[in-house]
Amino acid sequence: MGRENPTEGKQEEEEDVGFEELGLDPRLTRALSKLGIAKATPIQREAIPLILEGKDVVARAKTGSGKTFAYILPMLQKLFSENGSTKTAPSAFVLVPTRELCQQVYSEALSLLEFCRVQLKVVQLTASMPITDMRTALAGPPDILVSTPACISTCIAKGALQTSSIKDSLSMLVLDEADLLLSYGYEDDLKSLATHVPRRCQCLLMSATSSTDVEKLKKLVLHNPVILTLSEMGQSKDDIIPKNVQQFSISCSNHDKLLNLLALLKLELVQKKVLVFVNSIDMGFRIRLFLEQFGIRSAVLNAELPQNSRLHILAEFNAGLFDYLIATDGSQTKEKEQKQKENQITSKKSRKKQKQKLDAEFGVVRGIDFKNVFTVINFDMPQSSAGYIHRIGRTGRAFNTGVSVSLVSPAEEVILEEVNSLLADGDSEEPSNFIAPFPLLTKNAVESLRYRAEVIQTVGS
Ligand SMILES: Nc1ncnc2c1ncn2[C@@H]1O[C@H](COP(=O)(O)OP(=O)(O)OP(=O)(O)O)[C@@H](O)[C@H]1O
Repeated sequence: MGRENPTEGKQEEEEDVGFEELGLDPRLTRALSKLGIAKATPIQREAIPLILEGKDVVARAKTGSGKTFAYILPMLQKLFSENGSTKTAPSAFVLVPTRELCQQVYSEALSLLEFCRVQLKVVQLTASMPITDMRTALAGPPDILVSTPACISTCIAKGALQTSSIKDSLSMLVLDEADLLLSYGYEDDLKSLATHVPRRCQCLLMSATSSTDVEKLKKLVLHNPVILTLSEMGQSKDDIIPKNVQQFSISCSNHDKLLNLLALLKLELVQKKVLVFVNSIDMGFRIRLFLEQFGIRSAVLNAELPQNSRLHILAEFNAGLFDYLIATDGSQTKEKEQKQKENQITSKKSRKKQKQKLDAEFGVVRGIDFKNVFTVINFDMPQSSAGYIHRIGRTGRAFNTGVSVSLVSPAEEVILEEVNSLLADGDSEEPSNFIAPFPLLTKNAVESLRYRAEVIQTVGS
């Protein structure tokens, strides 16, 4: 709540700023250079000094712009100098919408700490953990707790976290992917937590877009925040479009999509690693089986897989053990598929079983940092232009470049047009900001694979 102190409209200047210039502790700058990170991204340049000063900050910066380090680095620095001997709860909470993001933030914090050689304890908790494990993890207590809002509510309800301890100990609260937290159904959890957050606690809100949900959260937990909206983020559509992703499309029938995908991968017309997005879980499995017939090894990622499998697949993909990952973009289909499946199930018992199958804390598109993805393929077009932006944002992250290829059926041309008009409305006239026909895939190349692919499809179906 409280008066805003906006510094809106900052431009993304292409200047190189090293982390030491931002006032970061040499242990952290050393750790960053060991991780191969030398210069700060624009959001890091702006946010780190303000957070070190103790300001509440709302940081809106496009997907892949390095928001995680923008808050973790100053958070660690502050905790380096904290005397935690009397605290009875974690000093910092980082709240994210999904388990995958918990794991990601947790790993980034650990990777820095490993090189800093500082004894800070970071734990991650998700709602599926047994309460005894939660109690064990919170004993100590840790310095940083990375979790989802629902899990914090569970910890409080089951007595693993005392509200009086939160009031005494919490000095920093981060709401990451803030534009998603409410849509994941965490509003009540956050409202309830806000009543226990002490007035002196520094609150940070990180988000890729501005929305009414972000405004709600801002009012709920922040005090007189500095609002960083780099390059007029949130005011111009151009700001949310990843500029270093070259975007292409291929128009084809639904029937020919598998064939086109095969041609792209088999003829190596796109660079690895490749992330393929589909709208349904079944199609994800189908593509994997299809590619397998051609000796292309891939994995699927979707809300039906158990959490451990998902984390394992992500870890293996990030470690480079395979190059092709087929992800069902849960944000748009999760509810639809859940409803469809529920409709098919008549008995109460089986409905309960099915409900447990799709995981509410699952999210593939938003926030997940798939390492070294060069190409994003939309096998199915997403259902909105916002979904499109988030998908292609899985490549071209930080200072890297990437490519996206969308397979567009006649029925999906509407979405392609929507995305194109979004891109055309942006301020930038850079050619990379428009979707061009994919130049490398000739009709001959596709036809050369058709016979074999059709045999396999017939045999497979
Ligand atoms: N200064 C930097 N230089 C090079 N790479 C960086 C830098 N900062 C972060 N990265 C890397 O860039 C990638 C994207 O960062 P991060 O996940 O924090 O982006 P984000 O803004 O949170 O994106 P999203 O909104 O999609 O969650 C990560 O792999 C991270 O390690």
